[in-house]
Amino acid sequence: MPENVLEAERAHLAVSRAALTSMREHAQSLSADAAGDWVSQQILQGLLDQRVAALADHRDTPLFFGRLELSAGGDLPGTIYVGRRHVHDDDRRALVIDWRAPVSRAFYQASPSDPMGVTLRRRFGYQGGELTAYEDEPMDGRELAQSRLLAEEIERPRNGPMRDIVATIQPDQDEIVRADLGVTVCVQGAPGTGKTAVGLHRAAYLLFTHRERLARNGVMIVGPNRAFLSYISSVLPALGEVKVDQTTVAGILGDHSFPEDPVTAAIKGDARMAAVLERALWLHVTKPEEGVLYTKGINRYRLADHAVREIVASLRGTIRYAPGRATLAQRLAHAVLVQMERRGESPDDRVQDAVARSKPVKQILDTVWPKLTPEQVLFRLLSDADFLARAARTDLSPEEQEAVLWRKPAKSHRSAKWSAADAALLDELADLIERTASHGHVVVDEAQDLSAMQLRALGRRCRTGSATVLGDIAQGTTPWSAQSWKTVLEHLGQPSGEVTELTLGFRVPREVLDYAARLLPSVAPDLAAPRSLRPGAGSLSVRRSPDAAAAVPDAVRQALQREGSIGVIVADDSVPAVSAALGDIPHGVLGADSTGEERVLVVPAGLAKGLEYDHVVVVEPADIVAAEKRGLARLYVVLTRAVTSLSVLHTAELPAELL
Ligand SMILES: Nc1ncnc2c1ncn2[C@@H]1O[C@H](COP(=O)(O)OP(=O)(O)OP(=O)(O)O)[C@@H](O)[C@H]1O
Repeated sequence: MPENVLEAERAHLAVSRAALTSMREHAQSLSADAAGDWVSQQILQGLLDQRVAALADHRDTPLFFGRLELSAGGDLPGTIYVGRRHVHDDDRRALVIDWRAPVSRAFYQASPSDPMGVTLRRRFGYQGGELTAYEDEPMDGRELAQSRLLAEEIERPRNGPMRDIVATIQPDQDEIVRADLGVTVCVQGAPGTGKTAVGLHRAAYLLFTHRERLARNGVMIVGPNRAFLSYISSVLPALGEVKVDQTTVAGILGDHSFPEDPVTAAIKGDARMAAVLERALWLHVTKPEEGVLYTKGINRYRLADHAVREIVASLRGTIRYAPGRATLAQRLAHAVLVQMERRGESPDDRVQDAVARSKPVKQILDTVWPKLTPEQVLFRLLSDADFLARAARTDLSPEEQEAVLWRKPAKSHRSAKWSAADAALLDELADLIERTASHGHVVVDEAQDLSAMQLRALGRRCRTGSATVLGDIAQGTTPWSAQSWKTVLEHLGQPSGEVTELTLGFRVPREVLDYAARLLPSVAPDLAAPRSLRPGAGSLSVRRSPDAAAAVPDAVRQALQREGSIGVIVADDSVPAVSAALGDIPHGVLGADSTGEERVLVVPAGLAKGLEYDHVVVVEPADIVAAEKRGLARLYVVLTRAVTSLSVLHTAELPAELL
């Protein structure tokens, strides 16, 4: 009887909850005092605190969401429960197994054609923290029916920030989530296919599976803007992972945003700039014209100019700039020491250090291998036409050089105003000067929007690790948007990364997706039309009126009668007018830094990427298209944010591609 089954499962939930509480109490009772010294005590206490926090029981999230009956014969118990984390009783018997453990894989992957030792899969439905339903999938060769619980989950209204999908990860998503740490995966996926969700779950999976290795150098998530970061910010903590750096490209490279012409920005974003910057830096190392004269008491030691030249030549191009400079000092000092020894002295390391720091050596260094900052080099490159020409050689055409040169350079590198594209150039120079530290894994979302130079900057941050690259060629809106994932992976320094595709949409209703897909032949002709899991009949309305902005309040009031969040997406310039038109309807305006917690939000088209709302009202598509060069792609992004309904309001003619 289903009621009896539910009773039994609720009993297991109660036992598991009690066990979790007791695990937490045990963790709380542990003391850091046992650690020898104060520093170790602090570290141990930090670890214990983390453990206690991780063992918190969030009453409104399901402790387990699946159960597997396994065929007899293996080492495993006959029944396992799959949940967010391991829970065991006082005898260390597993009551719930973490979804990331190898045995849990069958929960996501088992199918009638490959049961993976599973005889029955049970999914649980929850309301709040209450277990209210279950669904059985026997693996006896019969085909499985569509899961009702999955359907309910993806139909649930989307109030507030993004949720985890741990209970309903689909087999093709699970393949990506569980790819080996050593493998870089690149996912092309239409809007709403779960790329962001998959990237976040992959981070959680890797942290669980390679806890110690990643504890040292960490995992970093890179998203398109801060509004997006705040939208996704609660997913990883809900999965028990609190120590993940979630940031934007600007967060990594510095918040430089001095406006500049898109053509100039595109040249600066091009991979050819890497060679230009490398030359620009090394042009500062010049041929020594003089030797070194080192005096100690009455003794004079001389290094001939050709000897200095040889040392410089042997270092140039074999080592990064800053360590090269330090090594040059040491080599010069060593050569002086050899002379001392020849004269029968016996100088030690301290003498070598003293010579390396001495005035004559420093003088040589300052002329032939000067101390430099990235800002100094880039300032010179962008303000000195001759220097740029020498560094650019044939990599940049004369017109391109003209375009990147500042019209009115600032007085010095200190007062220079840097653009977002400059930030990536500064970072490239910084790495040529001194090696950038690498993370163990980097997840890059909306990667189609990054320039080659930005990708190189992120590539440096996973140089000794791997990456998960997520994006959609059709949603590329920057002047340098990627045309091929192979190229993206090359710029990232992960050329052997595997490109895979997610094709089934979980967000956008079919009717809306088909409408948006009319733009695809123009924005990404090579991509197949996306498919949606959700029929959503009646989800689309397109209305023309003499004043589109004036029609917004009615559309919003209508949406307010239904459940869920409402996003009014408009061309960036129209935000104030549309917000004013909403009058006394309570609403917020999404800004680059705002979290946007109100139920009704006016969303600038430029910030809509990656976000979703139950009801979306799009105002004047023609304005959104006209606002930027890749305006059609922006419109494609905007039209694919809706979970339940999309209403398009317009006064001007709709873009021809939509008709
Ligand atoms: N397996 C799943 N089970 C339940 N919901 C899912 C699943 N996969 C994705 N979703 C939901 O579908 C929606 C879209 O997911 P997500 O934002 O990750 O897609 P995306 O591919 O990054 O979209 P976009 O390209 O538009 O940014 C989210 O609400 C997500 O929770």
